[in-house]
Amino acid sequence: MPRPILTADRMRAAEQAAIEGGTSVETLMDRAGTALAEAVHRLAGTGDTLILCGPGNNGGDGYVAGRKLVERGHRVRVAALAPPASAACVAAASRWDGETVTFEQASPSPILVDCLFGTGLTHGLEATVSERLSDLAKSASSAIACDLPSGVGSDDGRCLSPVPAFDMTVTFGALKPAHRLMPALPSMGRVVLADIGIDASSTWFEIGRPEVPALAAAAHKYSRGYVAVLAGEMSGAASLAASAAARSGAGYVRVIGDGLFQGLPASVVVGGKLGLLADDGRIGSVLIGPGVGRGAGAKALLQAALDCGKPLVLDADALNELGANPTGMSDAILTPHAGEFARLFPGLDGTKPEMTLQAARNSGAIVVSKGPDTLVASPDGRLGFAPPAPSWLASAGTGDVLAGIISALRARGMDAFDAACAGVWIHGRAAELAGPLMIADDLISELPAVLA
Ligand SMILES: NC(=O)C1=CN([C@@H]2O[C@H](COP(=O)(O)OP(=O)(O)OC[C@H]3O[C@@H](n4cnc5c(N)ncnc54)[C@H](O)[C@@H]3O)[C@@H](O)[C@H]2O)[C@@H](O)CC1
Ligand SMILES: [K+]
Repeated sequence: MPRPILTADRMRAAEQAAIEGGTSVETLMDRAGTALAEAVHRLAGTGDTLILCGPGNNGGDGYVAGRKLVERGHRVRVAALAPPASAACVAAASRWDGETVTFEQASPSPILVDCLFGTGLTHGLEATVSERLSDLAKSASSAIACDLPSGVGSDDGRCLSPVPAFDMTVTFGALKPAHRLMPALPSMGRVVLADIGIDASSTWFEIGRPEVPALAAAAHKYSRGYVAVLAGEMSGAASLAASAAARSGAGYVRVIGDGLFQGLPASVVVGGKLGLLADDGRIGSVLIGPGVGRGAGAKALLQAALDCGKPLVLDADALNELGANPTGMSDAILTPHAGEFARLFPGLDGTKPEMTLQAARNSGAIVVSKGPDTLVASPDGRLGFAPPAPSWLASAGTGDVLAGIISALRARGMDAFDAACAGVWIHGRAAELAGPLMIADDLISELPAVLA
């Protein structure tokens, strides 16, 4: 099951529904604090532990975790930033009878647990507080954040004040958008999701390992997926995309264009007239963008693709050629990076999740908003958040490879949204396997291992 993702408002509503269903907020907090303590103990073992507690329910989780960690043999000190204020935090703090110091008195400890603020954060921490938090996190061997690193905006991933890097973030019920959004993402460490008995079902989720449909016994090359790649000025980009499609399980890949397609596997067919697109009913998807350029030729290719009635994947220059605010693009997948997104969908505002969903609704397409925090949005409201991908994926040609992978999965009959999510996951995993010095070509070599 993919891990659900909820905004702070939706999380509060889910919490409220649980409370109305008979589970008290104290019980939820007890479960959250217990899960936090367990995760801390598992990560860091037994050791001196400093828990920073804020005045709200994030702090309340900290007081519960303190009690549970003492039971597990930790020496625990709580540093309270302010007196407990929310009713549940007051109740949790009243059951904490261990060592308590003021925030100013907090001194470094091998294990640091940040329970200052979570989803209730409304503004950045005071400078003295964020500086102290950073110092304590840096000097700890294991730094763990409760729900969110304090200072991170839950819904947009903004750092409202400087946020140090944590080794682990333990969250409850559902992930929050910030766990998978820049610029907060690198501060999270491993994100552990604890079940606290809340129904957190959501159409927003973290993209997990995909289930790529198995090949039917009677499969033939066309039923395995026939991808047509339209190529233009820069044949290298089209070669990368076509090779990636071939290595992603497509049964037949054809490149239509006049370039010299070096490095293509011999199994990829080169040539054919544009008219094929509309006439050949076996074509399962058409990819246009990698290397098509910006000339009159590109315009004609794009028009042929838009007119052919086949599932489309539009990337790179095809997106620039498409122009701003496209509509009626159902059955298409658009894969813009941030610059292309801004040109395609000018004037949108809100968080990256909101803008990506709006772009999908307006265009009718599946929109893959690429970056270190890639999102996949469907016009029906589904939103997939990519798991963290290695930073070395940011290099020339990796987008062409992604477009090729998605085209192959689409041609194999996957639903457009599922194909896009699966492509994003496979691409990230291939980068992990390929390692820090990889070039885009290496991703293709890793695809069989990822898809095996
Ligand atoms: N939603 C749920 O289902 C559950 C939430 N729990 C915990 O509750 C947390 C949310 O608790 P709260 O809503 O009490 O909010 P927080 O504990 O995040 O913040 C408490 C209050 O601090 C104030 N505040 C915000 N930013 C501040 C700043 N920069 N400086 C000073 N004060 C600031 C606000 O008035 C805010 O309500 C979650 O992050 C999670 O850790 C858990 O107890 C279990 C269940
Ligand atoms: K926190």
